[in-house]
Amino acid sequence: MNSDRAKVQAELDSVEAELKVVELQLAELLKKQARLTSNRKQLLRRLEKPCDSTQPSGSGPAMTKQELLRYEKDDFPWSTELKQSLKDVFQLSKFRPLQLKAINLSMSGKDLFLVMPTGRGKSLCYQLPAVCSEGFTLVVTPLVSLIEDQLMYLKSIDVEAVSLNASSSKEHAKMVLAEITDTKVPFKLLYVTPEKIVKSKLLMSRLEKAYSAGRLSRIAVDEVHCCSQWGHDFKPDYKLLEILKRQFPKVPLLGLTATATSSVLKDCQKILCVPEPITLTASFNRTNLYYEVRFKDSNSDDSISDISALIKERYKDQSGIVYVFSQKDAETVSADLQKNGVKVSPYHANMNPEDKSQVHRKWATNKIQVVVATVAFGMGIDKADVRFVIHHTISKSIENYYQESGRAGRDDKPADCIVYFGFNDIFRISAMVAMEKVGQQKLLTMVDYCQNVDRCRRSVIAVHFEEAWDDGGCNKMCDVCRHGNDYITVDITQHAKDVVQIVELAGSLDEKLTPLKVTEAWMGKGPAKRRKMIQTTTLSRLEVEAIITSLLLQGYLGEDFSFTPYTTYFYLKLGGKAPLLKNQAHSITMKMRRTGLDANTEDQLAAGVKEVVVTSQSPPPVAPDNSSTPPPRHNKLIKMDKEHQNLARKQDKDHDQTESQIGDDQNDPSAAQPTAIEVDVEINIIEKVNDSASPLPPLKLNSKPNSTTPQKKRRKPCTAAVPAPSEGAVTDSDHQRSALVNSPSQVSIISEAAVDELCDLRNYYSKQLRRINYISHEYLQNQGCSDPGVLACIREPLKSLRLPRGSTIARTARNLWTRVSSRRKLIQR
Ligand SMILES: Nc1ncnc2c1ncn2[C@H]1C[C@H](O)[C@@H](COP(=O)(O)OP(=O)(O)OP(=O)(O)O)O1
Repeated sequence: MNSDRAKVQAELDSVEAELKVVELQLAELLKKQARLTSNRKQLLRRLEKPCDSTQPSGSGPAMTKQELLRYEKDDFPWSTELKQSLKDVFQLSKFRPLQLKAINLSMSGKDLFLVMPTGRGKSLCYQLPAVCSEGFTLVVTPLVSLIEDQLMYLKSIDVEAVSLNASSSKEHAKMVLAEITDTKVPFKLLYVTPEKIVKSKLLMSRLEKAYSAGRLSRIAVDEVHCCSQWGHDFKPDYKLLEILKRQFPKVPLLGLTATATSSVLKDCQKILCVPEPITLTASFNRTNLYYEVRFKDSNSDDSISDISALIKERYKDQSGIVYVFSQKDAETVSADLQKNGVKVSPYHANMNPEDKSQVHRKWATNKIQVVVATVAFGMGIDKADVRFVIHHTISKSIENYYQESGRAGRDDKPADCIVYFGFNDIFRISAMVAMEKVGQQKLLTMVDYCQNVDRCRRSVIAVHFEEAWDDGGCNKMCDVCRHGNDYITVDITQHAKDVVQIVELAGSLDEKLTPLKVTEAWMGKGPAKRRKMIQTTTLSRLEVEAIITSLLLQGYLGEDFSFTPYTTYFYLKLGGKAPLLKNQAHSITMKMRRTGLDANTEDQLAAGVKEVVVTSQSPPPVAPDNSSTPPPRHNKLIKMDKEHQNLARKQDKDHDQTESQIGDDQNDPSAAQPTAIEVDVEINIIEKVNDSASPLPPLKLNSKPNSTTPQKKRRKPCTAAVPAPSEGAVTDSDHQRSALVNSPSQVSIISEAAVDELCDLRNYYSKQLRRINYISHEYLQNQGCSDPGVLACIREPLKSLRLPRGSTIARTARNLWTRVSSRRKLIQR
């Protein structure tokens, strides 16, 4: 009855596991469907209207495209004054794309979201209307430093502007507050931080008075993406800015950002209570910027010498920024570059304000060539002739990268944006953004940008910002486009299985593995015990890291964190898609650079030869001063082919062993799967409740289902001292009995009756262990990756391993069992 139930339960578990896999496959298909639908939408949009990279995409239910076109004209009542002020006040000859349209819309009293790349002139879109309108414009800006920059600029062109922020003196604040309602005071712009709006009731009451008097002509919310937690720079005070539209419903609001996807904008719209804003999105394509990714080798990181060489040769006497991950990195990278003869200074949030502004000033006036900075060197940096932005460490999101790298080439002349992509950096950043709502998701988009070898880098950025993209728009201004179709698609299914097995095994042993540990384990550098249980690889470190990264990106691995008061640790765990690997038909591919493959090998690949080919992703040979000759690949391929033949052979052997070991289960297809899982089972025999004897330590059984030859085959033949075996066929228990009595101590210690009892017990244990192995193996094959559950699945069968209560034989047996085990070990040596 019990065994029937167990069978049904096992079958049910297997069906449930299979269902889980099907669900995952369905989820994958749905994702693909969503992707294709969105592609189709974009393509249809492009068919409707050929894409001009400088054209905006206007939206908003209140206005059609045709109506929007009207706002590109200059026949509005304010047009003449606009033109005049553009020239006389701002000393500019013409508008940049989208500026006139945005300004006309704002002057018409429309609520507007303006998404325009950094450095393209968003500020003008509220400054010029401010100059040409009655009253004043309220500008909400996140940083005091940004406000100061703007005030300085406006002062230099004689535009009256004031500010209120936490660092304003009492007298200054009093004066500004009084001026807000004073019709005679001619200031045109009032800059405030969001916290001032949220916290100062006095300011709100003055603004209300100005609103009633019709003096509050416009509200501009700069860096509007800070409202949304989905944006890359969420600021809690921004979330409370809903008060603006609530209190001043008739004042047109202009939200400005360089980086916001439509979902972020929707969120901002809700938060700011702007019912139907018009959204103008300029193309993200900065045609003058060249995008490139270089790979950092974990073994020998020579990024510093590489960067030094670039700065001294390619960018000699040119201004640039090197972005780093941390304040410490800013100091060390800066010191290292200085040692290499580069004129640099560090910049980070922990420096005192005078030092920071001194560095900024010296850099702005070309007294320092390069600033090695954290992201603290960011908003408001408006130097036109920045010729390069190098990221020593990847950014935490594409939005961040776009904005940081966008500080290059504001003068529209060619400039380079280079990012160094290192495996370990992924996890440093991942740990840093562990608490952010969508931190991991955003980081992975950046990793995908870097790991990508087949898509134009611009297209990755454009697609990320939901811009319809035409590949012609790059004009070979990224390393991928310069390489052409120099990549191959490789099958990494078996590698994925190997890596997943390592992570799975660790889970079953209640261990957590860092990416470094997984890398080393797979490369055969872990403890010998683990090496025996896993399939190691002979791939190079770069290749191993590329595959692990790809598995993380594709969802076969996932991230797991552990927090201490001082730091956050990153571990790899099984990803949502790991169970798909149990499906024989499931395969995973990865795209890799082909540079360096010889013609023979390429032909083999083209002919569909099944070996797994992984090429190291060497830095692209774009920069003549930095191109490295990729290693010859042919030998490596042969080596890898052998590796996989060996693997196949080993699997066949394992398969045979498994079959011979599982005995009764050999007809079960899942039982015949190759496996290398070692299960350590600890069994506590339940003591009689009133047993006066002191409890004995738990008995430890070690079951190695597949890594060992079946025990009956290993034992030595019986010697003369063995009592005659019973007649008939030799059974399992016969073998055990003969082994037991073969023990040197049997005559003196074990009575015949005890031997019988012990043999029965041993049979019982054997059967149970087989069951454990079988069931745990089944679980390992079918268990959802979110729950490694090996221990849980072992616990179940163990429940039935209890020896009868009150039986004195339990203690005796345990004693004897321990002795027998140690004797057996002696014999086997
Ligand atoms: N029509 C124009 N013609 C020439 N230069 C212009 C024009 N409009 C603006 N600029 C200049 C002024 C600035 O030096 C530079 C960047 O303008 P700015 O308004 O600071 O950019 P932005 O606000 O889009 O960048 P960020 O996102 O970095 O704040 O461009």
